Formats: sequence, structure tokens, C-alpha cells
Amino acid sequence: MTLKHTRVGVWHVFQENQTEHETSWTSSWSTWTTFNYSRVVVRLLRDIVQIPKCRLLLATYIVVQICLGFLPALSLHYSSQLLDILSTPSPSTAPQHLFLTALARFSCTVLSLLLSHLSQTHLLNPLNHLIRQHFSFKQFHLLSRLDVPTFTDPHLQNQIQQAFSASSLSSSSSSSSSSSSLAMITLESTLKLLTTFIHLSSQLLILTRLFHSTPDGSLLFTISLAHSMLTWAYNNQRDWIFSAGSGIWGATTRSKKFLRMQGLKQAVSMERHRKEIVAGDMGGFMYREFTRCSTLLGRSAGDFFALIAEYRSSQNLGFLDFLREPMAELPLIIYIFRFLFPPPPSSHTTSSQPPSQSPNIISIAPGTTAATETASLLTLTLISTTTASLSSTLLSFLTSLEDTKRKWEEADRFYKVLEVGNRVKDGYEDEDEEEDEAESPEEPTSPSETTSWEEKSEVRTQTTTTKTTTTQRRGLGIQFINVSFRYPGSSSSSSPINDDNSWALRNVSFEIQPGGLCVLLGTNGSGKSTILKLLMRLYDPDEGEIRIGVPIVEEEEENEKGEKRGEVGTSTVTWIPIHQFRLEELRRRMAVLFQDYTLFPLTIQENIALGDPELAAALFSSSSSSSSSSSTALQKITQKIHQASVLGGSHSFVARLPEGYDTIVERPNGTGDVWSGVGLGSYEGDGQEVGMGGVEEDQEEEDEGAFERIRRAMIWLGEKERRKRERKKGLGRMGGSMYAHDGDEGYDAIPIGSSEWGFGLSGGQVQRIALSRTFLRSLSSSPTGDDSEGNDKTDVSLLLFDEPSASLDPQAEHDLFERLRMLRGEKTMVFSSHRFGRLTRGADLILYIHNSLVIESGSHTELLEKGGEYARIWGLSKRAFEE
Ligand SMILES: Nc1ncnc2c1ncn2[C@@H]1O[C@H](COP(=O)(O)OP(=O)(O)OP(=O)(O)O)[C@@H](O)[C@H]1O
Repeated sequence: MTLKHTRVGVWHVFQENQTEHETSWTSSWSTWTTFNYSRVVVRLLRDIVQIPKCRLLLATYIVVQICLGFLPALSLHYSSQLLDILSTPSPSTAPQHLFLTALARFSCTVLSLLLSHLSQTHLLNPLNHLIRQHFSFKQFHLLSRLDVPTFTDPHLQNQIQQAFSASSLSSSSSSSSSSSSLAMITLESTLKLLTTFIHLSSQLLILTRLFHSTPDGSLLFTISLAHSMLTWAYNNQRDWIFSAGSGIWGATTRSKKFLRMQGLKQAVSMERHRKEIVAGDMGGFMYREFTRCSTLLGRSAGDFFALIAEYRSSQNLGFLDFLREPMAELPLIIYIFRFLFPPPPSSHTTSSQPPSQSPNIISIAPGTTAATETASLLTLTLISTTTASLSSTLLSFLTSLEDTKRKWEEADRFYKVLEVGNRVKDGYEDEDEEEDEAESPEEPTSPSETTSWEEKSEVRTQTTTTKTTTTQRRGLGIQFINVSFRYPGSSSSSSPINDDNSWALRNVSFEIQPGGLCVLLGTNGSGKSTILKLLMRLYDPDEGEIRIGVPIVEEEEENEKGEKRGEVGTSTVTWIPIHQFRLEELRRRMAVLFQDYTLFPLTIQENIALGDPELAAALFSSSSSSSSSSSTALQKITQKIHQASVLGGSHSFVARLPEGYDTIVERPNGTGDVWSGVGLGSYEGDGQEVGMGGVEEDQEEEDEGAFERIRRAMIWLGEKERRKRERKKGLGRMGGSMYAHDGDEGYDAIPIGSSEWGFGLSGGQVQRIALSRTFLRSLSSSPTGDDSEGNDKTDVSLLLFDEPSASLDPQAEHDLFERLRMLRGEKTMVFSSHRFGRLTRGADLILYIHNSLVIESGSHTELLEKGGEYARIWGLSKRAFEE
């Protein structure tokens, strides 16, 4: 299928080309037939029904909605009856009949109101909450389980965004709460379709009866039907262009001026660029450039959706416009026509039934009696309103049909995204696949059945075993065998590896024995961090293989004769392909500090504790329990966190923070304090009052007083919360907010989240917290820290550090390497670094990488003897100190 290219301002829109006749409604009918909607609806209902407490609520909600679907038709019925009675007054029965009918009509309105209220307050709101929560769990599960290449895939990102934002987008147009979940909106939409259908069918039944006895009934019916269809088709045709969910289209802009304009706009709005803008005196230039670009681009620059809306509204009038609008006037024209030229009496307006007694006959003509006029006018009113009502119900049904179809498609997309698999396959997945292929009757080994890492190595097939006779070492070995890798999305060309710059690593081979220390050196972008990422299996190599060496220490055994077996001080290293390990287990054996480490928008304590998720879970459960045993456990966990913090070098400054370890690093989005009516007064900057606009002088003082009171109330709340938690925990400090003591004034609120790292943490401090998290992982794996003898019981055998001292001062760097030195032989350590010195001198293996190739490898002495690149750089740094 070809693509249609449209220019909308600075945007280029590419659309799947639909032929003239293949408009949205025809294509929509074809999707109705091809798309298996029932599957989505059944799955959605099954999911909702499985949510605890939802079943009864849902059943009641459906019943109420169905009743609400019947009520309008019932109201119509009683309205027509009322008009019947009014047009044919009978002295004997009229008052009583009139009263009862009016009561029934009134009851319909009251019942409709009550049911709507019941439905919204007692059914829809709780149902919505349960469903939203359930589906948010599913969303969170997906987002938390995706691996790096899958998550960063732009195609999947787009799908996730579409699927997850569908609920918020749809909710804005939904009549229900704006925070409805997609599932709830889909359910509501489906039920709305059902109730509108019931409404339409019951209304049709009543109207057929009414129109049947009217000479122009069928004509009016046809007109109102045609009008509804045309309006629907018109709306569809208009919405078809670039509307989400219809057709496939994409838009891009390549306008350099527009990109610059937007970039400048973002730069001046974001706090993190403020320092550079002020220090570089860029403000004036930015303003001039922004206005220049904006003026040059004029109306063509703008947000895509705003431009599309403008584009749509400026489209030419079409055939449907000419047909649709006049058709709305047709019923009135017919009434007038009938008034002026009444039809001759027909067979069913027989002489036995005079016109005045037949309410459903239009027989207004000059010279008729007053009673006949009243009856006919009432009939006309009834026909007019019911025709309009039918038209709107039909339109609503057709719109609802389209809307529901879209919601089902969104729900289908949502479910498909939830099922997305990770690109990095788990060791057991491979194993299962192999077993499936071999059609083995045996059950695959369940992760829980295999308890030890060493045991696992025995069951592997593609293993190589080597014996080391050196001192018995712990840690894991690493082997890279001709490993080549390029990041997903890097250009792929058929040229040989050595001529292709898209590779991050090319034919890399090396071996590190368990407990060894390896330093990766090299120029920027040479591939050092990539080696660490491959070791963590964030990505898998494209070529070659990575193996992990598991040392199995041979125990001394005595046989029956008392002879000793096994070599003392030797260990057998079994080399296992990395992809055969269960990912969870592999990563539990490793601790990593990335170059681009991040802190999470949580407290410092939680940030460190997350180094060991089990410990973090124990921390959260102990802190929410008030028993004495959990208080003891909490103290032990806190000690462990502090211990890691000391090792990472963060304890000294964290302890001095007003909220200590409970300081929130950065307020999460949507949790910032909400203010209203402040900031309009004046702002005191450097002793000078600067008008901020809008507030009268008297009011200004009043507002500042109010602002102060609110501010203090918020501080009081934070303090209260903190004390409550302190009492509960019996230790430490905790707070949802952060306050700095400003001496005279007491506490002063610090706007959290206003700086990139919340409480104005320096780069080095952030790195120390991140280091503490890495150290926590390498501390005892026991969540309660029962290791009273101080033995290292950790599972972590491999430490990976990417520029661990990049932001540290020399003393902190020295202390860090001293601490790491203690772990030599206990754990395998791999460092990526630019620094030559103590680290490289003590390394077992140095890899010098350049342009994705390992160009030199060996120990410090070996590399100096070689006199290559390493020796040259070493010489440079040595000279710098000597000069
Ligand atoms: N996520 C990514 N997607 C695509 N390419 C990447 C990605 N990360 C790194 N690269 C590219 O891979 C190559 C190797 O990057 P890597 O981060 O391993 O270098 P490095 O040696 O650690 O550099 P530095 O010393 O600057 O930290 C570089 O060319 C880089 O541009």
C-alpha cells in the first residue's frame, strides 16, 4: 500500500493511502468483521470478574445500566399517553387516568435519577477503583520486568505509550471520573453500547406504533434516520484524518528552526539548565533566537495536534455538508407543507373516526375547530420531539458503536503489550525450549528445585573444567571468547566487522580467574562500559560467547581406610556459558555501579536498601509493623544500611541532614505540595521588592499572612508525621517532607524536587549514595544481618565498577580503593576507569581498549615492558606528577 504525504505546517504527515471509496466507515465495517472483538471483551470481563469483590458490583451495575436503557422509552410511552389523554379529553376517566399517567411519567424521571446516582456513587466509583488498581498492577508488573533492549526499543516504547496513555486520553472524553482505567472505560463503553441499543430498540417499538397511524410517519422516520446516518458519516469522515485509532499514520518534523525554537523553549523552562544559562549569559541570545525563529516560521510552527486541528477546521465544504444541514430542517418543512396543504382523508382516517378524535393524524388546516387544532398541535409536538429523540438515540448508538470499537482495539493493544516478552532470554527459558524441542517427557527443572550455584554447574552440558593449583580463591571467573556486539538500532551493514564502526565491541577475548582484579582502560566510547553491560546480561553479544567460571573447592575427604582425597588449596573452575544461568541468580551474584548511576525518588535509606531487594522488602515490612521482633529486625537492617553507607562514604554527610537517612532524594512527580493564590504578591529579591503582579496592596499583606499560615501548617504536619514515625520505629528519623533549619525563623520549607537531586546533593554525594547501594549488595545476604561474627555470607561474587571514583575527591577515592583492596581474592572485580595508578598497578589483568578492539592486555609490568599505548599513557600521567 502506498503512502500519502501531507504537509501540515512544519510537520510531514505520512498516511496509509486509502482509496477514495475506502473511507473510514467502509474500512471500519471491514475491521468489524475481521477483528475478533468478542475475544477482547471476554478476556476483559474474565479479568474483571476475577478481581475480588468485583463480581457482585459488576452484576448490579449491568442490571442497573439495562434498566436505565429501558427508562427513556418508558418515559416516551407515558409522554405519548399523556398527550393522548390531553388530545381526547373524556370527562369520566380523564382526571384519574391523567393523574396516574403523569405519576408514572414522573416516577420514570425519579427512578432514572436514583438509578444514575446509585450507579455512579455506589457501583461505578468502587468498581472503577478496584479495576484501576488491578490493571495498574499489571502495568507496573510489565514496566518492572522488561529488560534493557526491550524497554528501550522505540517501537515498544511507542506501543506502551499508546496502550497506557489510552486510558487517560479516553477518560477525558468519558463521562465518568477522569481517572478511570482503560479497562473500566472499555467496560463502560461496552455497556453504553448495550444500553443505547436497548434504548433504541424500545424507542423504535413505541415510535413505530406512533408513526404507523400517521400519514407522514414513514417519511418522517426515514428522514430522521437518514439525518442521523449522514451526521455520523460526516463526523467519521472529519475525524478520520489523523485521529488516533483510525488508519495508520505518522508525522515528523525536520525543520531546524522549529527544533531549535522548541529546544530553546525547553532549555529556559527547565531548572537544570539554569546555571549554564546564567553563567554563560545566554538568556539574551536565547530570547532573540527564539523570537527570530518563531517569527520566521509564523503559523506553520506549532504543536502537531494544534496544527492538525487547525488543518481540519480549514478544510473545504464537502458534499455531505450540503446534504446534512438542510436535512435537519426537512421535518419542519413537511409540517408546514402539511399545514398549508392537508392531505385528503385516507382509508385509515375513516369517516367513522373524526379527525378531532384521532390524535395521531396531522389535520391542521385553516378553518378547523379549536379542539382539533389543539389535538393536532400536540400530536405535531410529540412527533417532532420523538423524531428528534430517535435521531439523537440513533446517532448516539452509531457513535457509541465506533467509540466502543476503538476502546476494544485499545484494550486489545493493551493486552498485547502486557504479553511482550523480553529479548534477553532467561537461562531456564532456553533450557525449557531445548527440552520442548527434544520432546522430553520430564518436567523442566524448576528454579526453586536447584538450590546451589555449584549444583547447577554440574547439570550443565556445555561446560569446560579447568584446574587451578594456585591459592584457593573465591569469586567468579570470566571468559570472553571472540565477543562482538552492537547496540540495537545501530546501523547494520554487511561490511566485515573490522571495517564497521557500528560495533561497540569486536572480537574481544580475555579470561579472568575467580577472585581476580581486572581494569578496563581506553579512550571514550571504546567499549569499556559495554563489557560490563554484557556481563550483567543487560544485552547479549551478537557473536562469540561469554562464560562464567564457577569455582568448586575440593574438600578433603577421608575414605574408609583413613586416606585423604582431594587436593588442598585447589579449586576446579567450571566454565558455563552465561546464557545458561537463570538471570535472577546470575544477577544476585553480581553488584554493579554504573557510570550513569541514578538515585530513585525515594528516601536515602530506601535508595541504599534497594541494593538488596530482599533487605528492602524486610525494611518496608518491619517499618510497617509495630511488634518488638520487627523493631529488632528493623534495627539490624538499619545497621546494615549504615554499614554500607560507611563503606560507600555517604554516612558522614547523610547523618548531618535534617531528616538523615529518611531524606527524600527527590519528590516523585505528582506528590509536590500544591499551592493556590500565592506567588501573586511580591517577591523579595536582594532586599528589593519586585512586583509579581495582580494583587492590590491591602490584599497583598493578607495574602502573605495566609501564605505564611498555610506554610507553617504544612511544616507542622511534616513534623507531626516525623515524630509519629520516630515513636513507632523507636529510632531514626522519617518524614515525607524535607525541612532545613534556618536559625531564627525555625523551619523553612525547601522546595523538594526543584533541583535535580532534591536536597541539593553534590555530584560526589550522589555517587557516594550510589556506591553505598552497591556495597550493600555485597554485604551479607541475610536480610536481618544475623551474621554476628562478621563473616561475609554474601552471594555476590563479582563486583563491577564503571568509573566508581569519577566524582569523588582524592581522599574519598583513596578510602574507596582501600576498602575494595580488602576484598581482593574474595570477589572478582572489574573496573572501567580512565585513571592510571594504584588500581592498574595491582591489577591481575589490564585490557586496553581502543575503538571497540582490545589492543593490549596483560599486567602492569607486562604492559610497561611491551612499551605500547598503555606504557605511553602511563608515562604521560607519571610525567604530569613529576613536572
Ligand atoms: N545505549 C546505547 N545505544 C547505542 N550505542 C551505544 C549505547 N551505549 C553506548 N553506545 C555506543 O557504544 C560505543 C561504546 O560505548 P561505551 O559506553 O561502552 O564506551 P566507554 O568505553 O565506556 O566510554 P567512556 O569512557 O566514555 O565511558 C560508543 O560508540 C557508544 O556511542
